[in-house]
Amino acid sequence: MNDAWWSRPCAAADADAACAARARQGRLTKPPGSLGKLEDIAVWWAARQGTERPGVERVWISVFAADHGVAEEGVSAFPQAVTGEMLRNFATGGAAIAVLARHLGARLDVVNLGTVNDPGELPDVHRAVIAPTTANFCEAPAMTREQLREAMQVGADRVALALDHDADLFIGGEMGIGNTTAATALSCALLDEAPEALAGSGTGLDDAGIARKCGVVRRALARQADADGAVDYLQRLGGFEIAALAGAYIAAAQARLPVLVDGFITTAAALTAVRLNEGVRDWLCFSHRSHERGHQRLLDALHAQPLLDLDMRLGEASGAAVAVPLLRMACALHREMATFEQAGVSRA
Ligand SMILES: O=C(O)c1ccc[n+]([C@@H]2O[C@H](COP(=O)([O-])O)[C@@H](O)[C@H]2O)c1
Ligand SMILES: Cc1cc2nc[nH]c2cc1C
Repeated sequence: MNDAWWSRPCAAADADAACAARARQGRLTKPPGSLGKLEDIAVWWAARQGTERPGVERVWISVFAADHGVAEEGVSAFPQAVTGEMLRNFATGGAAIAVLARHLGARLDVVNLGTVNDPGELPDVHRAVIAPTTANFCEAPAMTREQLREAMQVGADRVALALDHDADLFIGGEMGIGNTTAATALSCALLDEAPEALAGSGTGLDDAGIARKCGVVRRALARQADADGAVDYLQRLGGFEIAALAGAYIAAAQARLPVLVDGFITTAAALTAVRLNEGVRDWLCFSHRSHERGHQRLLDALHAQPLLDLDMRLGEASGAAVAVPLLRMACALHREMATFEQAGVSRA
């Protein structure tokens, strides 16, 4: 599938803008380097926005929800009905990400890709239902190739909408009972890791539950001997929301829209996106280190240093949303601080 849209080249960051921003950091009224990583954040954004003085004003958050056939293996602490129930909670504004989006003044876009306990039409929830659930990937490929294409296209379409709204930043989130098992299986396949290295507690499994989850992932991996690369792994082991996220990340990188990655599941989607199109990596900023066991290994594989480490493991884009004020502060300092010349302050 080398002629697929997701193989098209990604945009290039602007090296001149990065240079200009780095030089400006050296002129601001502070000892050089004293704002630490906040300086790097501002320079990173300058290169992505192609301007010496970047800003992160209009934030777009798409939360993709979908159910997982593998949930029938008893791999989550919560029942599958929660995925559909949470869609209603997103719509009525009580979910964590709804609260955070309100406080950020961010646009929250919720997408139902297929839930067993389907709440039907809801205000402000976009229906892009592919099927009520993926198949149980211990027994069959999670989805068909056509369903994979559809899910990735949904992600790309949400990025197009974000661009129509002049977004400065795209954040993808997910909701799906059982999706840490899918993300673990996909990551094990992509990284050639054993389930024990990556499987964690998800919504709250105890040690016996994690051991069962490892067994489920091992059974699924045993079926993948004839798989052919990241597209195949995504189709066989992924979920509709994970495929939509991968599609969204690629489309954003192709369109010069920077991405803030959330937690474990979204990072598995990000790794898949980078395997499908390596130029995506340049457009990804990583918000936080999830409490989920496998996250650090995924971050290492992507050479990523997340901004925050708060022991969060909620998903929904919540960790990324919490990091937005930090990005805004870094850019505001960079834009608004006085230079030594302007303030009449002596240099070293
Ligand atoms: O983002 C994370 O790092 C994260 C870590 C653990 C769990 N989650 C969320 O919990 C759900 C999946 O957990 P589980 O146990 O059902 O596989 C799903 O809705 C995710 O958004 C999210
Ligand atoms: C209540 C609940 C909310 C969530 N949000 C993301 N994943 C979730 C899982 C559960 C169980």
